[in-house]
Amino acid sequence: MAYAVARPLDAALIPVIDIGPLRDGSDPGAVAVALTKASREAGFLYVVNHGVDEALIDAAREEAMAFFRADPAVKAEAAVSAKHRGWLATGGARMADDAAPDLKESFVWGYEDARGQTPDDHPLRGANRWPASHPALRTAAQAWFLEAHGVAEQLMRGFALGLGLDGEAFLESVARPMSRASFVYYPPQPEALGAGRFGVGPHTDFGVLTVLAQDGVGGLQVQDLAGDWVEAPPIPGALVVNVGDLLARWTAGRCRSTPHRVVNASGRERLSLVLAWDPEPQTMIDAAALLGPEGAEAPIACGDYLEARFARAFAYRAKP
Ligand SMILES: O=C(O)CCC(=O)C(=O)O
Ligand SMILES: [Fe+2]
Repeated sequence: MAYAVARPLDAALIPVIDIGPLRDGSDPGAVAVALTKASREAGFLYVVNHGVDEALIDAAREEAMAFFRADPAVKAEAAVSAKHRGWLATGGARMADDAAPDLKESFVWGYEDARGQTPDDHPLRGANRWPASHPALRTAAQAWFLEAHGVAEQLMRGFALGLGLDGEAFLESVARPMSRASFVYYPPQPEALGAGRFGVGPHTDFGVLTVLAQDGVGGLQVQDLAGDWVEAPPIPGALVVNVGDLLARWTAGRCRSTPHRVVNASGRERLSLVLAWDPEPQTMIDAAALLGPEGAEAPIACGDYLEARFARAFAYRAKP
């Protein structure tokens, strides 16, 4: 028995992009070109000069780790709600209908407005489930959400510019976004489980754009165009960004949503901070309206699309 393997990182495949000139407006065009190239090829990139304070990331990691290390009975206080908020134990997610369940645990929360209110207008969003036993988790989680969300929106401007669109083309209905975030915990994975078990099994992300802060452990693997797996190890100070299925659909395939997976072969715990960016649920994902008819799939509301995908991936949501 052995772990699923991948070849070492290929910097030409997964580039490191400095988004400083996009953030400060000094050269958004050059960043847009680099983002467009990366999104067309690997669908994965690293971003540096993203502006997210490393101390904020460390604080979020620390609080998340304390939560995941707590007794399952304590974590169960925040057990996932019907609106997909809260703690999912190991085995709660399955990335393909015939796949073994993921080994990860996760804690998921969604957008809250400045008064701490969460929209409750869709099957996939409602009150967040903050664990009373870990009060500091909420502050750290919300700080990560806000910062990573800002990075995602900057990147959406860059992708729009790179496609020859107005910079705000993807940001027209984002006041109360479907975006959600998660802390994802990967226990050390015993080698004896073999090459068919994963922290998170091969999958593409459902939403528009994902922003990820890995820790130093490694284990993320990305599939290249030939179908081979490539490591996407942590790079200090960089966030990992990847195109999700909804951005691929919104751009009629000009951006590529790339399969990826996690193998935690380190013998240590691994923790990721994830932000999944999406616009408001009623936003029509309509490539033809944006870019013309070539390759465009039928328009679909963002919220409807996510609901259908979630129903398949999470056992607790399965319809009897
Ligand atoms: O933890 C990682 O590196 C990847 C997580 C991931 O793919 C996901 O949450 O969708
Ligand atoms: Fe993913």
